[in-house]
Amino acid sequence: MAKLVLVRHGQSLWNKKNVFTGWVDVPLSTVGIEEALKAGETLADVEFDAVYTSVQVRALETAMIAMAQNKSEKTPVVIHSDGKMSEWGVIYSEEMNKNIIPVYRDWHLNERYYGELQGMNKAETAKTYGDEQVHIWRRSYDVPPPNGECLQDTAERTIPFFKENILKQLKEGKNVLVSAHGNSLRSIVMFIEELSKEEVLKLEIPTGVPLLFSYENDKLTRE
Ligand SMILES: O=C(O)[C@@H](CO)OP(=O)(O)O
Repeated sequence: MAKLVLVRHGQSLWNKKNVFTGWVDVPLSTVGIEEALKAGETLADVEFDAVYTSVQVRALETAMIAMAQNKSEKTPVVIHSDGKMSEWGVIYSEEMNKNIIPVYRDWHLNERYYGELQGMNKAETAKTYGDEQVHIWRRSYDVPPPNGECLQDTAERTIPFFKENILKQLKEGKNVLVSAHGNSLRSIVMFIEELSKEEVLKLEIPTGVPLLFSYENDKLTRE
């Protein structure tokens, strides 16, 4: 039985300031680093075969901090796809491969692009546009924020990527860690758990808390 762990990055400096972040590349706050350390402790006994992250530093930091505590003591090595997934593969000698865990970094797992809301304070935006409108922009499936992606747009890049890469590894019996973002992970959980547009409105993924799934008979089940 293969394992899939999804973890949202620890608190970032802009999560702390309550600012829409999206594709702005903001690092972890001190609290975020502590959350990543804790996630790593929780996952210390899981023998991962591969790690996937977005290209954003908060997700990469979280993955690296967590993996540094893994009892396998393998070295996580970042592998950049340059947009060409076919170029990914075994690039080290067999001997080295035993001691490393590949960390695949790809933009398809990036946070939802928040368009014109990026850099704006969430509470102030709610004062200007109303709580309801801001909740729709933040959590609905198919209403995009101004010039940004709605969750459906995000899902159109995350789900094919998930199927072609992560699910493929799970089918081969590999254990996979995915370190990504609130909304990119919401779209993946929506797919795994077959949530409706209404159900996804209520789906919140907290920072730094690993979600564990087992993969058996072509099915992912949350533990
Ligand atoms: O600002 C963002 O990019 C996201 C994640 O932090 O915010 P929200 O939870 O409002 O979708």
